[in-house]
Amino acid sequence: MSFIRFQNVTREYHVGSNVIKALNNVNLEIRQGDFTVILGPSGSGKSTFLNLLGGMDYVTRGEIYVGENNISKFTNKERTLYRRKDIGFVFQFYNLIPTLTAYENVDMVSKLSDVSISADEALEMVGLKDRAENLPSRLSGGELQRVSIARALCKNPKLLLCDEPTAALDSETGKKVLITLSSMAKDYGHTVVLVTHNAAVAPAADRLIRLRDGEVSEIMDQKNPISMEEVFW
Ligand SMILES: Nc1ncnc2c1ncn2[C@@H]1O[C@H](COP(=O)(O)OP(=O)(O)OP(=O)(O)O)[C@@H](O)[C@H]1O
Repeated sequence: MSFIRFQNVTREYHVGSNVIKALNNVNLEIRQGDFTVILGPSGSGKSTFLNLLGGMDYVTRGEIYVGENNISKFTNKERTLYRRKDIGFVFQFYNLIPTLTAYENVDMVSKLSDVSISADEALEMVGLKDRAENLPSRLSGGELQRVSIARALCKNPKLLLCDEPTAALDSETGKKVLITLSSMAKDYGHTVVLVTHNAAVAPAADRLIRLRDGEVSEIMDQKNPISMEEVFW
């Protein structure tokens, strides 16, 4: 069953007298519990797509449904609540607080949420329980990104949105982060949307959506995606 539905979604930006169509009449669906990969070259509209889905931006035209809600009709207040409660974000940069340990970085967010899972549990899910007492300066790039995934997970979000989470990592470390993210869908039932320009992860997606020049150029379902461990790049 589809959990997310984009219906004729267009996002235009006005720059001087120019109109840039970052997304142009996009129609697509994403199922609950799937690991979905959004692939496309630079400027194809990937971040715009994720920002609209995450309630950080709003459509020029069209509708976006998430579960029962038409989020494109949300007021600012509803959009803020949606971002705070329903969405876990993972970005290229980790944005951890340098003076707090891994545990404290996660726990801080966990305490803000009423349906949270504990910081211990979230760190366990990403395989970092034994590194919990370290400050960010004592952690590797891949470990830092996994702390940021734990921080996103601890509010038990309906959706985990990841924007180029491995862009700052070497391939081996990046792969460990991707294994963690795909396990969040496969082992824990989270709906995970990963935006990337790295085509190597495509065979591991349940659904692959390609964007080009702001339009959907391909949607492909893979009944038997390979495991992320098998991905090679
Ligand atoms: N706030 C904005 N104002 C004006 N133009 C924008 C804005 N945000 C995005 N764009 C333009 O919209 C198009 C799509 O941008 P977007 O960032 O969504 O692409 P992308 O696929 O994420 O690219 P990248 O991989 O380089 O991050 C680009 O032409 C971009 O310049």
